Amino acid sequence: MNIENFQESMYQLIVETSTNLPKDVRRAIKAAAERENAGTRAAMSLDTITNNIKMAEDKVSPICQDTGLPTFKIKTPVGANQIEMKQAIYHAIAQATKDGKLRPNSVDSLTGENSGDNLGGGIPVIKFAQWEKDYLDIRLILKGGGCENKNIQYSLPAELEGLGRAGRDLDGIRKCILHSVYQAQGQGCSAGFIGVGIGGDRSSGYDLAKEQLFRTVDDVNPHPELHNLEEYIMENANKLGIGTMGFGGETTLLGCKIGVMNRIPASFYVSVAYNCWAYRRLGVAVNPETGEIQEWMYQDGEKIDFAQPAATEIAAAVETPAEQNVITLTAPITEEQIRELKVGDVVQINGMMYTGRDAIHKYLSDHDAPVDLNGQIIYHCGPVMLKDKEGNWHVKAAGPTTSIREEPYQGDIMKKFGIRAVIGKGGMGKKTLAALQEHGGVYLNAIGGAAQYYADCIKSVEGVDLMNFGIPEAMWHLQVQGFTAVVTMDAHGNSLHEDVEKSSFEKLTQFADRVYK
Ligand SMILES: O=C(O)C[C@H](O)C(=O)O
Ligand code: SF4
Repeated sequence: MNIENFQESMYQLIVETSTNLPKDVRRAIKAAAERENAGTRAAMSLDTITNNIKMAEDKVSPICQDTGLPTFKIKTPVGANQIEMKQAIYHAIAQATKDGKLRPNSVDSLTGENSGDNLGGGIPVIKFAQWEKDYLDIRLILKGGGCENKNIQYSLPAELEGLGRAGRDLDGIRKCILHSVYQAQGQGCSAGFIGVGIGGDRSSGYDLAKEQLFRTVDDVNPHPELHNLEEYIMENANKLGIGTMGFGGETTLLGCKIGVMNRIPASFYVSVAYNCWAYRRLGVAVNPETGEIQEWMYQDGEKIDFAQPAATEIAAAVETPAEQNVITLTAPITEEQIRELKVGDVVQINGMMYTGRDAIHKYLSDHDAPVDLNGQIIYHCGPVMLKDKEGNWHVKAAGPTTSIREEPYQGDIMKKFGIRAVIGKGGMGKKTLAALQEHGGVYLNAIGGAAQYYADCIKSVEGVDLMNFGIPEAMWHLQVQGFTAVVTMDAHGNSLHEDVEKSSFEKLTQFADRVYK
């Protein structure tokens, strides 16, 4: 094999997967956008998402800042040298990271140290299998952490909240899958795609679930019963009303693929792999002699460009100032200003904000802040950053991360430092809501995955602290312009997330009755 060519082919696969959503995924997102009524929060969010997809493609920059855990699945003709292929993939991953196409995402689980090049400690995951064909089939998925955290595995029989007993039969499986969509709420950047694995053990069940994510969104399950179940789930999960980002709406699920394998008598697992709308998976057929790409996969059918009128029409409807109450915020923000905001308000931020995610929240709970945070805004974000030759930092991708992980710290930190607003996605819990009310704070929801859209709002990087935590976890000082987000938790005890969770739970209970005999 010509290994230089192979490395270049892998580089292309990585960059394309990170920056250009496949055609089948685009079609599913377009269909979702068409189902929402213009002017709703769901339509506005989908508009941001489709704009972001277009921007990422045009700039050849990451669709979402979270590279996830890059996973390659490779089928090789008998005799192919797996060792040299692995090395070439490692080089291609390191190069793509250096070029700002991937975020350095490989973190030592014990020390917390970021390797900086996406390598080390078992990362990336590369799985080989042999087959009888004469070419290499190489697929890559970049599945982010927020949606990965919403994967769930059921062991049947089980008692499911809202649905009652799920037994060891097709109807029990049906209940598990509906429940999996409900429990994800908006935290995995809905609308999402699910892969379901029935049977196996705890690890092979999840493998089977993830394998389903390599199917094409519009394929037809050859197994008639599973085909029927997939259709049932698509129709009914979308009645839960969780909607884009958990803001409520018509589309909660964009795809459902179910696979089955045998189990052993004592075990009955249903494993669900949840993937966000930023469903970055591609594949290539590679010539085993030349190392060159012969064909790209998932590229059949119509390509939705998202520069088309559908998206811009919605934008026009949403951006009509008369219809929307848009409030401009610039830090330092006063308590009075914050107490005027209420759930549903759209805010536009100009001026400074500071990133802070997992490591920073833990750090701030028992240290002083490196900067004065009084009246300031914290952005739950781990960006992709590149340093130029002059030593200046540039933001390459910067969408929000899942906020609920900061729940144990958030309220206390806001009070301790006088922080007035936090931006993230997926919402936060009761402890934070109480703190917002007591202290005078708001939670602002940004659109998860819209990393190019928000990177564009960041006009300069003014500084950085705590770089020892690594690029995604450091505290970046960002100057922004027109950074738009929605108030989803206010200082009056209101939470849109709580409301959507309650209403979707009521809807879930309507599916408790047996459907499959
Ligand atoms: O790590 C991130 O930047 C985001 C993560 O994928 C998340 O959804 O929380
Ligand atoms: S931020 Fe959202 S879109 Fe990005 S990887 Fe996480 S779950 Fe997916």
